[in-house]
Formats: sequence, structure tokens, C-alpha cells
Amino acid sequence: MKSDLLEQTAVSTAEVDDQCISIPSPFQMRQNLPLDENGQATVARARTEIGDILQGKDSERLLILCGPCSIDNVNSALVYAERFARLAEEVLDKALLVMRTYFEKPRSVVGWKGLLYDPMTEGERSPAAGIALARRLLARLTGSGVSCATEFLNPLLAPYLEDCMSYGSIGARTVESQIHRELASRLEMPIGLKNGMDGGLSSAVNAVRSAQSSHSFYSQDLHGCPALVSTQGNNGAHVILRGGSNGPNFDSKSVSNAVDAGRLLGLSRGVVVDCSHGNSGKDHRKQASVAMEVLRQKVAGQDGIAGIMLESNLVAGQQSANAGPRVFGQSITDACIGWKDTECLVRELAASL
Ligand SMILES: O=C[C@H](O)[C@H](O)COP(=O)(O)O
Ligand SMILES: C=C(OP(=O)(O)O)C(=O)O
Repeated sequence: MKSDLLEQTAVSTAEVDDQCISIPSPFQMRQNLPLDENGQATVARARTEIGDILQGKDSERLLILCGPCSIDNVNSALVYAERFARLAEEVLDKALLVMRTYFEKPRSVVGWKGLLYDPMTEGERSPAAGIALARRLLARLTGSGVSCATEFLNPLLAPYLEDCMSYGSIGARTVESQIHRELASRLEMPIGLKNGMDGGLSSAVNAVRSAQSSHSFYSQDLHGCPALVSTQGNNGAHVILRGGSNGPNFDSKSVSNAVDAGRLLGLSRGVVVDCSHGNSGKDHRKQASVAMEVLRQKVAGQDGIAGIMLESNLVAGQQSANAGPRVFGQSITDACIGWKDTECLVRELAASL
């Protein structure tokens, strides 16, 4: 019995060794690709400003999390960011624009898992190159004043990018995971916790409660060594309504239920509405009407709404990642609204506030 076990262990260790590629630690990556002073200031300022919106200290402005479903091409992300920065400046008094820079994608089954895994979209062969590319892009964006948001999916990857992010989310597929709730409680930025895949509110509310709490949990330090981490809890944890298999949840009753649940947890403006995903039935053309309905509720007096999320890219729609030459600036994951429509929508939202 004992020798069998040893034999099996020896075999599996050999397999693991064959299948492992060492990558630099988060500490090394941060040292090699640091944020400059402007970048650090952008991150810090946006974290505070988002926190002020969530706590109701800034009751004037709407948080707008807007950008590609996923970053698959850094050049198109740079072009997008340039336009985004101009728009953000234009609507500054009415809205705080934070760019979606999503480098990991949770898949319903399988598919491209994001730039961190497969930076050239040609197979998962050089993941560390993806991390370095993402950091380079984030250093450029934050250095030029664009604040960034992402979904934190693999907890081991968070330390590679979290210092560049002003806002984070935990997605519908992982919001019930204790490991992700612990991560959310550690992260030093506002974190939106999405409702689960069925569209029910309770998974998000339970996740907010957990993320607000202190935890001790097993993780790694910045050098990649196993570590027991202690957290104080995240007071910027809040709900993102994204709809689900039971239908959308951006109607006034669903929003007010979420606002009330948030208030019981001490959040005065604790709700962000994702206008895409389950709230648009993944039809990008519906995002604008979802956003306008949320705005209507806000203008009618629903002051618990902190913000909205939009999936937007240079070119509207979606294309396959593997079907020949690609359209520059069009999503290879979920369909997005195009830049012209994004600009019109954000201007319209700002004008109505
Ligand atoms: O936001 C992106 C997608 O909705 C998510 O990654 C799931 O995509 P999939 O259902 O195509 O795998
Ligand atoms: C995957 C995402 O969202 P959700 O978790 O709501 O599906 C996303 O926002 O990219």
C-alpha cells in the first residue's frame, strides 16, 4: 500500500515538473515595470473619488465603468484610451469615467481566457509575457491619467496588477467562492460583487458582507511564498446588478431591493448596474436603453445608484478570435457598443444628470 502511494506520488511529481513553467514573482514584475508618479497618483485619486461616490460624499456624479469586454490588443486599447480620456475630461463634472481593462475572462465552458494567459491569441504558451504586456499597458494608461478597472479572477494573478487598478470586480461565476470573497476583503480599492448567474441578489449581498469582514486566509506574499494573510475587510465592497438566467434586474424594484440591502450593510449608494451581460441578454444594442432606464430611476430620486457599467469598444459587435484577419478594435469576447454610440450615450447621460 505504502509503496503504491509513493509510486503514484513520484509519477505525479514528475508530471507536474514537466508541466510547470516558472514565472517572475509579483515583486519582480512590479520592480521591472513600475508605475510612474503620475500613474500612482491616478490610481490613488480614482480610488478615493470612487469611494466618495459610493459613500454618498460625492452625490453629484455617476460612476461609469466603461470599456472593452476584454483587452486582446494593446494598440486598440491605447487608441480607445486616448478617446476615453478626452470624453472623461469633457463630462468630469457629471460623471467619473473608469476604463474597463479586463485581462482575464471567466469562461462558461472553454474559450480564450484573456491576455494574461494568451497574449497573442495563439495558444497559452507564454503567460508571463501576457502579465508584462498588461503591466506595460496599465503603466501607460495610468501615467496618462486614465484610471482602470478589472475583474479579479485568479487570486494568484491579482498581486501582479492590483497596484494599477482603481476599481475591481468579482464576477458572477466566482461571487460565491470564499477564496474570491477573501481576496475582495484584502484589495485596497472599491470592489463590486456581481449577482450570481441566476440573477438572484443574495449571492452578491452575502459576498459584500463577507468582503466587508476581516479574514485570515492562505495565500502568497509578493515574492510568491505561501503566506497566511490577514485582512481588515473592504469598506468599498458593493453590489453590481448584472441580471442572469432568470432575466434582467435593472428594473426599479430590483434596484431598490439591492439599494435597501446595501443600506442594511452601511452603504448609502451601494449599487452599480451592469448594462451588459444578463441585463442586455448579451445584445450590445440594448445597453443604451438599460443605461437610460437606470438614469431615469436616478433622476426620479433613486439615490442609491452609484454607477453603471458598459461594454464598449472602438467597433460595435463581436468577432471570432480564430476566423482569419481581425477587425481592429472589435471584441473577441462579448459584443460591445462601438465608440460613436459610447460617446453619444455618455454625453446624453451626463447632460441628463
Ligand atoms: O464577459 C464576458 C463573458 O460573458 C464571460 O467571459 C463568459 O463568456 P462565455 O459564456 O462566452 O464563456
Ligand atoms: C465576465 C463579466 O461579467 P459577469 O461576471 O457578469 O459575467 C465581465 O464583466 O466581463
